[in-house]
Amino acid sequence: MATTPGHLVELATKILEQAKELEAYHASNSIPLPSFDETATEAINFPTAMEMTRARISDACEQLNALVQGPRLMAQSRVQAHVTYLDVIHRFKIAPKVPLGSSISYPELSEQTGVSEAALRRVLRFAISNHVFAEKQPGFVSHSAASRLFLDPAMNDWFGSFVQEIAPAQLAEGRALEKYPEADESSQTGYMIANNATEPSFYLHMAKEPARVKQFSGAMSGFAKGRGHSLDHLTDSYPWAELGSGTVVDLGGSTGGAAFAIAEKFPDLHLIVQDLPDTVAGVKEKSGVNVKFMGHSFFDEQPVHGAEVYMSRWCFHNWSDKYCIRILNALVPALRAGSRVLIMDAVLPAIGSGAVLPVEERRLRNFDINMLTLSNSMERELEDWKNLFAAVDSRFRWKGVVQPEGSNLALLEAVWDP
Ligand SMILES: C[S@@+](CC[C@H](N)C(=O)[O-])C[C@H]1O[C@@H](n2cnc3c(N)ncnc32)[C@H](O)[C@@H]1O
Repeated sequence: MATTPGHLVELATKILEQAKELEAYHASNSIPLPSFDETATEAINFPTAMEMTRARISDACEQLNALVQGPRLMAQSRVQAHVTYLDVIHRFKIAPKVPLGSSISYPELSEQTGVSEAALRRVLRFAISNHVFAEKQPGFVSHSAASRLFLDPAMNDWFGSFVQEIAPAQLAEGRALEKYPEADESSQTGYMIANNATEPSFYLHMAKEPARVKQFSGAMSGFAKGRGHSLDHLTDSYPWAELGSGTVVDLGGSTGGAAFAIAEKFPDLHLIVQDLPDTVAGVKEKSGVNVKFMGHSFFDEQPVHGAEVYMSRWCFHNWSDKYCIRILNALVPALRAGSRVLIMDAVLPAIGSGAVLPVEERRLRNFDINMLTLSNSMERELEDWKNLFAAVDSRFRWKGVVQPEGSNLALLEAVWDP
């Protein structure tokens, strides 16, 4: 980023221009302007161009703020005690205790939570300084737009998972790297150290406490519901029609969400969903839809030979390279000339490429850190994806990558070319 004279004014001007554009869009579509107020509705599903405008404003504001703050204040403000108030609000179920459209006093909240009034006031006033809750009348807590998010079950699960699973894992990651510098086994992570766990993976450890699994699954499914994870990106951004009545095997296809979406739009295709036996055991096949289920671990040799496409959506990022190479190796005996391997997963921007705004890059790299701390798995840059195929077999010919507009996941493809 150039920091020539006038740079601050340049950023501020960008913010002004884009903010005018955003306000005009709100006005012409009768959408209320953003606000911290509890009655504020979150404007979602903007057209892509307007989403870009919002992202550019956010990005320029962050840059301007960080420059004006200077390194010391900027670094300190990013490690403030957010986890404390998020945990207290979640743990003591404070959001449902605060009436919508009204307020509650600190003594009443103290009585309902059993936490001292003084401690509650300190924690909530810090939250309020971050726009989580409001105190319009001194001594009385009311909702803000952000505190209301705790009333949405999926968001509440997300906050719960963050404070219970992610934050402790992040804090223990340095110790994990001291002990296990290779960082490629799911049993050797920050999560495992933070939880004193000995199971093969964080998920198997968490599985001992169903409430934690439920919370984590709730957080994940809320996350996957957004437009960025829509299955339309998969069905509409790949030439499925060209495959005619070919066979498509979906590795780690779970309960068939992706396969059903493809089969409904391309009914001639034959889809086979493979996942761990327990996952597919209870799944019902639908009549009139060409989707079959098969219990199969993707680490074992692929039993379906000669399919047109072997796809895998949102699975490879759960594994370190060592394991992804094993998954691809297990496919090799089943491939025929022209078989395609299609992976749908995130692609991190190469450093310095400017492919996405810095604020978006930070969001993506934050996911990557979560993958590291939970399971020593990873999000990958394009070169990392290419290197994976190259490491398995030179007969994989890299075909390319498509990043559908508005999608968090890209389509990456290699062809078997013996
Ligand atoms: C993040 S989910 C992705 C599910 C689905 N492909 C989607 O797009 O929503 C990862 C999937 O990998 C499956 N999985 C984990 N280990 C596996 C293995 N060894 N063999 C096959 N599937 C596995 C899980 O059961 C889960 O369904």
